[in-house]
Amino acid sequence: MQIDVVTIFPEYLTPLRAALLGKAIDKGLISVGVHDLRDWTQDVHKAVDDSPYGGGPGMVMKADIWGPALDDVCTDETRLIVPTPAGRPFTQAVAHEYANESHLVFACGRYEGIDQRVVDDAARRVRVDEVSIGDYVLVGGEVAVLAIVEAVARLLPGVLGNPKSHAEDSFQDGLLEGPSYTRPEVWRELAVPDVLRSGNHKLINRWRRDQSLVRTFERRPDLLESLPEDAFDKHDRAL
Ligand SMILES: COc1ccc2nc(C(=O)O)sc2c1
Repeated sequence: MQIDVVTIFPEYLTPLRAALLGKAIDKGLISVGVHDLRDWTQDVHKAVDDSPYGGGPGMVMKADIWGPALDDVCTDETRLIVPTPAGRPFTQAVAHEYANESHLVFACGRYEGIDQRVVDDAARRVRVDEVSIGDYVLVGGEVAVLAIVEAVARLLPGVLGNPKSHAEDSFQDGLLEGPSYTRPEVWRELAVPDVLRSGNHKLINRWRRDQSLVRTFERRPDLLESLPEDAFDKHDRAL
């Protein structure tokens, strides 16, 4: 998978080359290009923004800078992703969609965002997604890109050491993951639940499912409501 990021803060994307993602890049599973938007400016001040039509606070990023940048970076295969507070929610399901793509390009907005005509024009040639990573507002798209790239890259074959890790992911079965424990058996008078030391894997799996259902009910009841009826067995319903 080829990932390209266009930003006015290239240094913000340095973490993409660390740890898990760094290994994936070293293995050739992912190649990452980070591009400084100012490389497409023509003026001595390298201006990338201007005042908003209609007035209002802040500045808007210029279409006549973003357009040529995306013309150069995007290909016919590109899925262009524009993080924005006004975007559709980025979810685990969307991460799986993106993991099947060959070329992701991220356009990182700053200030009050990017002139809408950039997205409208790009959509004439490539698939464009405006997405948000949560119901809060960041200062720019770079942090969202780091989150999205990590969520996507870990799904790629060969990136995670143990491919079975995905099966226990939160959201993988539509539920939140339950609690995890490791040695020591007792820590500050807090003991590991006995069932996890029983060796009875049928009981352990049942306990873990129960913990996941209870945690989801308590913290994210909306996730339960969105699951189909057949997602729950009779034991689940008895909880
Ligand atoms: C101006 O660019 C921005 C600003 C805030 C912001 N917040 C996001 C979010 O997903 O919460 S993406 C994003 C992009």
